[in-house]
Amino acid sequence: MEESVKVGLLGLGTVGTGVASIITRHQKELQHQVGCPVEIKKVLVRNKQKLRENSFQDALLTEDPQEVLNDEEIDVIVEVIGGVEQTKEWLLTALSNHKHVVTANKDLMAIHGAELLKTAVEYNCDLYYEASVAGGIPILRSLSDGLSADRITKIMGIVNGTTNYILTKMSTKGSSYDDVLKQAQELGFAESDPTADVEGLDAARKMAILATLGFSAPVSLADVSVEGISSVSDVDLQYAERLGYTMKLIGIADRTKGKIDVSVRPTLLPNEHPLSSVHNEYNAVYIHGEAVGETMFYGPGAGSLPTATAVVSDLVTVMKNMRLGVNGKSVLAPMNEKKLKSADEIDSQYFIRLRVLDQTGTFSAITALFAEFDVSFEKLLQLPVEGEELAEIIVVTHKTSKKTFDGLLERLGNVEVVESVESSYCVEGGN
Ligand SMILES: NC(=O)C1=CN([C@@H]2O[C@H](COP(=O)(O)OP(=O)(O)OC[C@H]3O[C@@H](n4cnc5c(N)ncnc54)[C@H](OP(=O)(O)O)[C@@H]3O)[C@@H](O)[C@H]2O)C=CC1
Ligand SMILES: N[C@@H](CC=O)C(=O)O
Ligand code: NA
Repeated sequence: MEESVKVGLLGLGTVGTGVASIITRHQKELQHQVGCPVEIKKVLVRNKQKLRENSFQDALLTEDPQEVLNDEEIDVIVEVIGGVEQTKEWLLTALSNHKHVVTANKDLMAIHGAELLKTAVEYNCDLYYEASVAGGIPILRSLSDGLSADRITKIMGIVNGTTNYILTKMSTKGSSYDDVLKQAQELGFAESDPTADVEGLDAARKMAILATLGFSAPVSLADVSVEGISSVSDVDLQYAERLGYTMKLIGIADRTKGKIDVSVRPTLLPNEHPLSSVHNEYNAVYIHGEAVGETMFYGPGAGSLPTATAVVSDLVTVMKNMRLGVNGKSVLAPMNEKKLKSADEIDSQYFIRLRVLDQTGTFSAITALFAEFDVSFEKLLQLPVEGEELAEIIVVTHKTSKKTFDGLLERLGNVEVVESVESSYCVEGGN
């Protein structure tokens, strides 16, 4: 039998445990595809003494990164530790030691992806990162292989499992935000610090990676406008439902006439939109290409085994490349210059909830301001606020530019009859 391919595993947490499990349990299938056994040679952890649910051969564990990175027998480093700067240094060391790298780390790839990919090419090494976006959905492969002949114009997705889980449970079960977040952490979807999940940063990192690949332009995290779900209230979810919408944290990367806009924000989608029926920790990515039209990819975006499937599939690709002698040949530098849209080039419909004085003239003051900004209503709802001389007005606008809407919102806050602008969201996926 051919000599085994040896893997150095960095991390044995939620994803690392899944990787070890798949390599062990699917050994026969892996061998069939790559023609030799796959063996985990060393595993870097923070604490060797930690009690592990799925006990792993203790002899393989180490707390010293150099023991893994400088082991001459190791062919491939699988990084499922997380973190950015320290991890980047470790992966640069691995590449300079001629080891291929597979990573699930979107934080790292969204910030230092270009440098790491360039280094990989320099050393004739592979660097794959399928698990970093939408966990088990083979979305990076779909962009770089399956849709490579097309020109992508729009990528729209639910790419964070934790927030989708939270919004689903809050909408369907009326659960509290804090309780559901705790559940998402226990189930292993949330990051160790879930701030990045709930504040939209995790999704923004994934959207930067998707936009870079989809538009072949160097889109960085700083180019993505981000808003999370921590201020989404039960009241907004109830109004959304009443008006026939579902609230989702949506990432949108859009390219029109060569100009790009990438954003992540809580968004209302019509209930019949395909992304509205993506529930719990599931992810989905909708892609529009000039030639192919609409495609949609659906699957588990987080969790141990789904994410590990993407990691081990990347490992299989590396091993196939090793057999063919083509490692380090698949990375393409972006071909397009990055040109970002300005606020008057970004269009959307909007939902606004206002608290207003419940008196004559309120409505005309508000409609006059909308008319001044040339923003028209698609839907309108007015309800009294119990026990107070106030009413709530909910408006869904027709499409307008971000610049116009921001201007309108600012002026609305200063109208005398408006007590407060309670919330506003983009509405996408309408006609
Ligand atoms: N969880 C998920 O569903 C998904 C996660 N990812 C990404 O995968 C990566 C791993 O995530 P996950 O498995 O959830 O993370 P965990 O926190 O569950 O596991 C991290 C592992 O790395 C080890 N580790 C962390 N820091 C160090 C260090 N400084 N030195 C040595 N070992 C260290 C830990 O050791 P010890 O066991 O001793 O504590 C642990 O085994 C992250 O980049 C994450 O964003 C991507 C997609 C989905
Ligand atoms: N915390 C992330 C894990 C996968 O990337 C999520 O919730 O999607
Ligand atoms: Na993926």
